[in-house]
Amino acid sequence: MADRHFDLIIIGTGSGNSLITPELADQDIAILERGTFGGTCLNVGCIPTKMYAYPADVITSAQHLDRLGASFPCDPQVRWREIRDRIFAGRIDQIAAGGEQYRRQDPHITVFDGSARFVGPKEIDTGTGATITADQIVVAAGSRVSMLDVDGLREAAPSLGVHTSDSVMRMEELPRRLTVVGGGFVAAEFAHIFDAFGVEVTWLQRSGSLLRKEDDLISGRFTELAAERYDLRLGTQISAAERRDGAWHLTTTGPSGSGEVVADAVLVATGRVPNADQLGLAEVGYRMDGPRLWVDEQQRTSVEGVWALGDISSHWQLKHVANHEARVVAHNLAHPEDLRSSDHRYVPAAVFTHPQIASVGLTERELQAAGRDYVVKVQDYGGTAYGWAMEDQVGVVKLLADPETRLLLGAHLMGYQASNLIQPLIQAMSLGTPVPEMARGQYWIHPAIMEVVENALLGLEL
Ligand SMILES: Cc1cc2nc3c(=O)[nH]c(=O)nc-3n(C[C@H](O)[C@H](O)[C@H](O)COP(=O)(O)OP(=O)(O)OC[C@H]3O[C@@H](n4cnc5c(N)ncnc54)[C@H](O)[C@@H]3O)c2cc1C
Ligand SMILES: NC(=O)c1ccc[n+]([C@@H]2O[C@H](COP(=O)([O-])OP(=O)(O)OC[C@H]3O[C@@H](n4cnc5c(N)ncnc54)[C@H](O)[C@@H]3O)[C@@H](O)[C@H]2O)c1
Repeated sequence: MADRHFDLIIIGTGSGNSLITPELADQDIAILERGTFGGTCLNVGCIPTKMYAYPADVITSAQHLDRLGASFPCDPQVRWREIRDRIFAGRIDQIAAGGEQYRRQDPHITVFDGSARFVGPKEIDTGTGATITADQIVVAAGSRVSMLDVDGLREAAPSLGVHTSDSVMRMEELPRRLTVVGGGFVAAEFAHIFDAFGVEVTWLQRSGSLLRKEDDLISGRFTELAAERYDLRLGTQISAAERRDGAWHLTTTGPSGSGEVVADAVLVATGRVPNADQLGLAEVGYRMDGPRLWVDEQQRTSVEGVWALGDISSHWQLKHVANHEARVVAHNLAHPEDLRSSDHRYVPAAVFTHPQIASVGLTERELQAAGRDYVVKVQDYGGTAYGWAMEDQVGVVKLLADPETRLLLGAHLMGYQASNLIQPLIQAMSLGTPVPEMARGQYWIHPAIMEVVENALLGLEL
């Protein structure tokens, strides 16, 4: 017998916290949170990483000034603690605390600060001594960092210099030497940040290229640039790790046999696993989708009245996807007679590394594997007037389109402001605008860098 029944239980205060729209505000609601209010994006994810990436971008841009006939004659002096405290004490921590206080003072809301676990399909042990039930439950419990199967690196140990994205942004001091492990989004953003801040970065990737899920052109060009900038070791894995004389001695196996990397700190960035296992969902009969909680298009789980959203049930692991799904769930909770579906047709992503990378839709590799007909255009930033102003040598836009429908199938960008330049392409795909209409149905400001997108569209032979 449960201790208390609610109208609605929300597990997780990341995207789950935004569910309580005015339509639901009068319900008797329980919020369950085992960590910091606001979840991953606010506290240890998207927002603080971009607040570090911005100064790193400014430093990196200044270092490219030489190409333009100017230079700053001194190295950047990075005041790490000042940056860290501006980001966390000055902004993030205040937002998290304010959000928590706002919920706690609401008479309709009860907050349980424990680690929740299902003990029945709709019965939850809150981890605080109370067991609760509800008419409706939303599981928004996110994901966690996955660690390495190597002694010494199985668990994060920030005081010993073993970091994940959860701790690395709050370090007391910048390490002199940092080894970054993994070749995905997190590794690419932090390698850029720490290298720009003057840390010696060694980057270990077990396969032959970085950002492998990107289109091959982007992944290949980014890997080449990274090999020039970092001590990048491809095809390399850590087989043993030992902390000796205040440093990590990492034994590696790679293309030329075994080696050693010595580092003051290690950042493990080898992916994230959904927290579904820790909630005991499979044990009480929920349908799973591999390690994720299964949901249908309306974000319903296999148990009636139980919904899920974000990283726990989505393979995208992106905040804008979690936010979109939260809006769908908020509507569906209040309007059971008019259920909406999530729109996962054209999910974009951007990597805030240097150069920036952004993509939406299918890669050429995926089109080939599916046997689809397509036309392709690769347009360098350097072929446009603003690209000349920048003396740009790396920026590129690759577009893929369907010759029959004349609709875009994929867009893959690397370069200055790629995360913004991609937006009209996302819009065209989402709204079904054919390429010729998009290219010639509007003005493009001359000579803005956006002309690289216009030229790429015009170059598609449709
Ligand atoms: C370093 C980093 C940078 C990122 N940058 C970007 C970016 O630039 N753009 C982007 O789109 N995405 C980015 N992401 C991904 C993005 O942060 C996530 O996709 C998003 O935050 C997921 O939201 P969520 O609500 O599903 O989960 P979360 O925000 O993780 O919320 C889940 C909450 O549930 C709580 N919880 C978990 N288990 C339990 C339990 N058993 N009991 C009670 N509470 C529990 C957790 O403490 C947490 O607060 C980044 C991620 C990382 C790690
Ligand atoms: N800008 C953004 O949108 C952004 C930024 C950061 C993170 N994220 C999200 O967070 C999630 C996690 O990011 P991530 O970079 O940790 O994961 P990821 O899945 O992008 O990359 C993981 C990397 O680790 C490697 N790897 C996995 N297991 C390994 C092992 N045992 N040994 C060595 N290498 C191993 C993989 O080959 C891959 O290169 C991503 O899915 C991403 O969507 C998004």
